[in-house]
Amino acid sequence: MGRQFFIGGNFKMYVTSRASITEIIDNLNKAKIDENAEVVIAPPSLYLLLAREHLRKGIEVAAQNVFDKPNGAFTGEISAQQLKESGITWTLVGHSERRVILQEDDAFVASKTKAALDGGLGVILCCGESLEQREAGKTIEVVTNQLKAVADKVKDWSKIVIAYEPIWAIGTGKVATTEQAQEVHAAIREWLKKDVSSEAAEKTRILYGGSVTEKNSPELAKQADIDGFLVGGASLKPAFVDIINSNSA
Ligand SMILES: O=C(CO)COP(=O)(O)O
Repeated sequence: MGRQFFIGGNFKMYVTSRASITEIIDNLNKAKIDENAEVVIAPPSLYLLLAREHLRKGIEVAAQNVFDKPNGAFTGEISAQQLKESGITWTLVGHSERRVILQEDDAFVASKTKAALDGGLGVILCCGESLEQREAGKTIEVVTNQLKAVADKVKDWSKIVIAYEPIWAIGTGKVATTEQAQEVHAAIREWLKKDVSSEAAEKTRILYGGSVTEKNSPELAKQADIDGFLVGGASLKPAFVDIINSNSA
């Protein structure tokens, strides 16, 4: 029943021990997960292998970041090839914490997306506006410009999942209203149709991220253009399973 829902858990740098990541994984391994839910977790890079080795089949592992070159003298970076070879099948790209704190610009995000896809990974491509940009009425413009930078370099969007994450809603407890989220998701779909292809508009999953919890997820999941969630803080808690299953709630 229902459409295929996609739920990502972004553990950010919250998890600080093998014991705590193991506890989260054990919890997911014994959870009853809706058959229409595709689940991907993104632990800190130090725990990617531990997660891949202990997680049950059917739940995929994502890196939180990837570099845009396949190999070479790039201290501290990890390539798509290295991830793929280690059983890591997805990566986040363009998270606002990297755009803002690490100053990654649209061109670099686009270059990483291309490198990740070329290296055989699926990409959870994050976009979203700041509070100032929203208040200035620039939300759709900002978000589509972020995506356009990728579309200039990447034609095949079949392995891209878009995550709309308004910066003002991340980690703040201020979730976007269902109307606010649906409006931007619909605009993203419209943009996909115009600038990428009708097929991409039809098939690309568009996730919402920003203070998603098991309490607000069922309402958000009902919106026509919300195809899943990218969950931060709440993905570390047992109730993450309720969020995963919220499309069938
Ligand atoms: O940034 C996010 C997921 O990538 C959202 O984080 P929170 O769910 O903690 O607000």
